[in-house]
Amino acid sequence: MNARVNSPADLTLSGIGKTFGSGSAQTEALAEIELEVREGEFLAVVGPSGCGKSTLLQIAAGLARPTRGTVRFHGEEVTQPPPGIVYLFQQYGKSLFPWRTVLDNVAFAVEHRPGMSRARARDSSRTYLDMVGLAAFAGHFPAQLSGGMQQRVTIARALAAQPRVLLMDEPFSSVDALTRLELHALVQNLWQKHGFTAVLVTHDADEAIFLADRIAVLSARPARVVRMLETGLPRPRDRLETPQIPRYLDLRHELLAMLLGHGA
Ligand SMILES: Nc1ncnc2c1ncn2[C@@H]1O[C@H](COP(=O)(O)OP(=O)(O)OP(=O)(O)O)[C@@H](O)[C@H]1O
Repeated sequence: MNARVNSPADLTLSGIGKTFGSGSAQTEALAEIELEVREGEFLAVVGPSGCGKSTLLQIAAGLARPTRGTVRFHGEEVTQPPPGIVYLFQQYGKSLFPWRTVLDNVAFAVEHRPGMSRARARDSSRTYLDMVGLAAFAGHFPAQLSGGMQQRVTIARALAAQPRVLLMDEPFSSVDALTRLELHALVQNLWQKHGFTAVLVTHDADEAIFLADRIAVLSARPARVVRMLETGLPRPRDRLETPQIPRYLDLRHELLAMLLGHGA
């Protein structure tokens, strides 16, 4: 059992409902979400396509307002993006500034802070670029990097903001399979080193099991949390060894059965 699984709540979502539009164009995305994200844990949120995962994450980040219910971050109601919560978007290409160098993209996370000069912002950004293995590419522009490298820049920028909670919306879905495995290892290492709380939205059962302490399984739209699985796998997890552990295989079977509609 991971100690983090028993930590106090960092983010609490109570009775969250979300309906888009009105009349015949109405879409009920979220039904009645109850979810506690505990301090320092790695929580994955999985569910069928279009069930409302991104909507849920945006509401948790204060980027969207729920129709019903409340989000609390350390007890304070979230009505707009609070400091301390950082959101990592799926489309890394769109979230980097093409006219800024890699270093200045990372520096953007900190340069607006009171008393922070451009030079100091750049200095601290170098440390984060180093952590994601891109120190040698500081002077490059995003278009000169591969997709996986660009996503590493967004991860460095997220870390530079020193998040207490990092919310990730399918951040690995647009990169090739091998790069995805490398990014899983990178995110696991950074999370273990920095101790932030991580929430990962994904439709990939293996990604969820490999990375998470707990997995919230959502129903089809309108989404509810139908199951909470504790992975209980030893860390650090290894890309070759961990998927062979019987517990991993049981979890994979259970999760896929639910996602394919045989158990949810
Ligand atoms: N701004 C919006 N206006 C109207 N409907 C929306 C809006 N955003 C999302 N929806 C609808 O809400 C539902 C949930 O969308 P959401 O993107 O949250 O699902 P998802 O589980 O993240 O999808 P995917 O697995 O495809 O990434 C969908 O039916 C979508 O069409």
